[in-house]
Amino acid sequence: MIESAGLSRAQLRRLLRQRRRALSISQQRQAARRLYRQLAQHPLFRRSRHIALYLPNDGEIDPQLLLREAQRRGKTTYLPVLNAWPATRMVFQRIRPGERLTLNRFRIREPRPNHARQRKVWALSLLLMPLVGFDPHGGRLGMGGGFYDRSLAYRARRKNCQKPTLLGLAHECQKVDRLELASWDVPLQATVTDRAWYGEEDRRTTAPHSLRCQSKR
Ligand SMILES: Nc1nc2c(c(=O)[nH]1)N(C=O)[C@@H](CNc1ccc(C(=O)N[C@@H](CCC(=O)O)C(=O)O)cc1)CN2
Ligand SMILES: Nc1ncnc2c1ncn2[C@@H]1O[C@H](COP(=O)(O)OP(=O)(O)OP(=O)(O)O)[C@@H](O)[C@H]1O
Repeated sequence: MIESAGLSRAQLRRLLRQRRRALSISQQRQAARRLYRQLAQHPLFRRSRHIALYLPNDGEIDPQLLLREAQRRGKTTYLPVLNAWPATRMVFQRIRPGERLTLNRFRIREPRPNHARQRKVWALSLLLMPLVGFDPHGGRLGMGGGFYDRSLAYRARRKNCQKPTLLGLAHECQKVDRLELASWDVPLQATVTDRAWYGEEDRRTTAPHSLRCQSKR
């Protein structure tokens, strides 16, 4: 585990990104299979109808086995898409098996923007988020663009809104002892790695999903 004391967020990000990029193809494959086993039969995954994932980039743990399994089970699946304007916005768009993808400005594959296929983030059931780093208490470090933070900012205004369930995905080697929460950081319900669960997933599996978020814009 990395000790964060004395390191800036930028330094931590660099170190953690190097670590995940250093994993070999076979280590990545094994991590992806283990992640799949951690989640595929979990009630949070089984009960969710609208699931957003990501396509792996920069050594991120690969959730594509879960993507295909969700599609096989008839769930609706979504990927993040970066808006051309305003350029700081990220939206979630439905993705179907075999759909053609393009490269966004960071050279990450994403569906061609199509407004009719986009869904408000609070109408998703489960959001699986790519992490650069995490701590065992719900803290996370992303790529630094603030895309996830901004798309989740509604949570601070609507405390009752529990949708979607936020799960971070990472390699075990991305664990940090402690990450300071910035004022805009939205804590994760749990982080799942190839080795373990970190967080409070059990509490949320028994609580009914709040529907309050669906009625308002
Ligand atoms: N797989 C995946 N998809 C995702 C994200 C992600 O983290 N992972 N995002 C989550 O936010 C969004 C993209 N956010 C990103 C933010 C910064 C950089 C990045 O690499 N920055 C470069 C500088 C690149 C440049 O300016 O040309 C760098 O830090 O070196 C990439 C993606 C949307 N899609
Ligand atoms: N709700 C918000 N409204 C406006 N700007 C925000 C908001 N949340 C984050 N930001 C901006 O985004 C930038 C990146 O934030 P941070 O370093 O926490 O990124 P991150 O959490 O690693 O990235 P991401 O959210 O994309 O995974 C910050 O400089 C911050 O100013």
